[in-house]
Amino acid sequence: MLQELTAVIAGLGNMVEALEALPEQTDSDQDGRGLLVQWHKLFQGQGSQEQGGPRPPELTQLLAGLQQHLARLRRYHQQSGRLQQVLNEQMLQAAQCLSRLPQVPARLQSLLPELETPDAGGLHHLGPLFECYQQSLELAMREARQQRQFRADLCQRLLQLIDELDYNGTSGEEISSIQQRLLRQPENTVLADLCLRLIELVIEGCRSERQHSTRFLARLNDSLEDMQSHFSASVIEGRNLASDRARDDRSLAGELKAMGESLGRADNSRLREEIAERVHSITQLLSHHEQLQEREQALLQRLNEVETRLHSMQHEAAEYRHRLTSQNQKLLIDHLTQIYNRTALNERLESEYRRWLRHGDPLAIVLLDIDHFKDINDNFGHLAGDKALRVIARTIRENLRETDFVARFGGEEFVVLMLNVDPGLVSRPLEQLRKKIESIPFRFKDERVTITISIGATLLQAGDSTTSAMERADQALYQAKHAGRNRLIID
Ligand SMILES: Nc1nc2c(ncn2[C@@H]2O[C@H](COP(=O)(O)OP(=O)(O)OP(=O)(O)O)[C@@H](O)[C@H]2O)c(=O)[nH]1
Repeated sequence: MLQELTAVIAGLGNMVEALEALPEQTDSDQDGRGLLVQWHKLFQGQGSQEQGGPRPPELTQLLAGLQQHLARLRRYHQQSGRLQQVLNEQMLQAAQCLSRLPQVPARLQSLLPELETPDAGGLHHLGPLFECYQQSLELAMREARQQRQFRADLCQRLLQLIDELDYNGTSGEEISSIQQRLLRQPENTVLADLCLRLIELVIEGCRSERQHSTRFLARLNDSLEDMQSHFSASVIEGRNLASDRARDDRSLAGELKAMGESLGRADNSRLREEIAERVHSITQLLSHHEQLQEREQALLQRLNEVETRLHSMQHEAAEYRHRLTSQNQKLLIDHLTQIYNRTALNERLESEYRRWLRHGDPLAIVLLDIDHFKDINDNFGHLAGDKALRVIARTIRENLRETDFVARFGGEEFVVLMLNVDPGLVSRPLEQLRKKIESIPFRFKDERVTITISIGATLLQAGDSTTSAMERADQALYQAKHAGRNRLIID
């Protein structure tokens, strides 16, 4: 797909260059009275210094439109390139995981050709999914007492992955039903089967995304081909017109100059004859000029058609950009809560850490974990649990500074990066947030429910790495839980 987009951009680039090579419009042509103005100047003996033929305003507008369009397509091209790079790396991981499987089942085997052209969104989920699938097969070989915890961890991991999937329609419904079943921690064989079904759904999603992109590029190419042929004909016609008009202008100038000279000689009867001859030539030139104007009209009409095509291409390209942006977003946004996900957190933590090393502005890492969340799921169902997660994520987002970074770390745990905080005042907004969440009037199955969170926070200190700082925040959270929950501990 990237190659096709490269060809589209090259085609547009050629058109823009051809347009730029066309002669500039002279001031006197702007109101369509160029010839009359030239006559006037010549008659007064000034002569015309202006060079080149006309470039109608429509053509100038078209050039600007094409240039804008080209710049935009180049930007999409770059975005696609970046996206593809990420996907390719993830595909490599997926392939490695796959090679570790004891044997590749037939159902999976039939899907493998899909992985050979990793250019659609969604494939990045396959690596972790394959890993889970491999682990679900391993489960069968473990001892019964190990199995329970291992299965719970695996279900949790799969649930996190599902949060990152953003599918609509029937696939979306099937994914939520798989989510419900995972929350109940199914038997080993069912777990492997659910995992395999998720892999199929992701690959099906990629297939439809790929088809959509191919259709878009085919339409874009058709439009471009159409425009190219219209445009070439217009450019040739424009050049012919320009040279015809230049020739007419030269003849008119000659006629008018000769009239001026005759007037200077001022022999009356001879003069009348000469003027009659010149007027005849000028009349002929004028009628030729009218024909040129008609051709010019036709050219303008063709250019208008090209412009209309350009607009429709612009529209299609905007739709494509929208898809690309939302694919990029999907990689970083948690589907359930619509705040940043763990991938986004890892990226941001790295960049904020580097900034902290360079400038030393105080940076706090905060872990927030909902207390006894399992009870909410068990007593009121997982949909109630999901709703609580959404409300709490929104509350965290809305009650901290706009510049603070809020992400769902997984399950019922959130991470906040507080940038440029006053070290003495870290606890104030976090205490306020804790109380705010405690006061949310949740109501499930007609029962008023209070939900609380425990918070562990730390400020980056000299000698810290991201891992050591995260571990300290985790320790603080652990202490908050052990000290009775619903509290903040800053280490
Ligand atoms: N509804 C819902 N539940 C989830 C989701 N992700 C994880 N969970 C549940 O969150 C619960 C987390 O439970 P625990 O890790 O035992 O923690 P807890 O019950 O909050 O207890 P403490 O943290 O010790 O206060 C598990 O029951 C998970 O199934 C999700 O996306 N939606």
